[in-house]
Amino acid sequence: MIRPIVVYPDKRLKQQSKPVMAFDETLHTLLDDMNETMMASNGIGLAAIQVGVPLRALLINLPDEEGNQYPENLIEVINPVILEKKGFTTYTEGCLSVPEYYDDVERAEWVKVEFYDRHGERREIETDGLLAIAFQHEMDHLDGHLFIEKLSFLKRKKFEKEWKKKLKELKEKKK
Ligand SMILES: CC(=O)Oc1ccc(/C=C/C(=O)NCCc2ccccc2)cc1OC(C)=O
Ligand SMILES: [Co+2]
Repeated sequence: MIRPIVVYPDKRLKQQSKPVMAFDETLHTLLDDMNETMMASNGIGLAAIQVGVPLRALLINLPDEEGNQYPENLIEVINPVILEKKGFTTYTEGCLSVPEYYDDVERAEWVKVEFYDRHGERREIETDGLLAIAFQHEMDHLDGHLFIEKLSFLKRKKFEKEWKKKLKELKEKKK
C-alpha cells in the first residue's frame, strides 16, 4: 500500500537507520509498499526512513531515455556499504522529502557498493553516472542526511527562505 512520505523539516528524516536483521515477510511488505509509494510520486529513489521506517533499506529505479521506469530495473538495496569511490561529479538533485526543490550536489563519480537483496543474498555493484549518484543520495538518508545539507551557505539560506514561503502557502491552501 502507498505510505505517506515524510517531508522536510520533519525530525524523523535525521534519524540514524538501523541494519535490517530479518529478511522476512515484514521486510518484503515494506519493500513492496516503498515501491508503490515511490512510483506513485514519480520518484527514482526512496529510502525506508522517507516512509518513517528507520531501517537501512532503499530502492532505486532509474528511468530509461524516454523517462519510463520498468519493474525489472528496480534495485532493492539492503544494508549497503560503499567499498570504494573515485572522482567527482555534480548533478541537480531532487528528493521526494524536499518536494519542488532542486540544486546542484557534488558526489563521487564512481562507486563500488556491497549490499543484500530481499532474501539476504549478498550483491556487489560498481557503477558511475546517475546510478552512482542515486546510491549516494539514498545512502545519505540512512544516516539522517538530506542533499540540502550539502548546499553552500548562500544556497542554503535561499532554500530556507523559499521553503518558509512554500509551507505558508501550503497552510493557506489547507484553510
Ligand atoms: C513537484 C515535485 O515534488 O517534483 C519532484 C521532485 C523530486 C522527485 C523525485 C526525486 C527522487 O526520486 N530523488 C531520488 C534521489 C536522486 C536524486 C538525483 C539523482 C538520482 C537520485 C519527484 C518529483 O515529483 C515529480 C512529479 O516530479
Ligand atoms: Co532523497
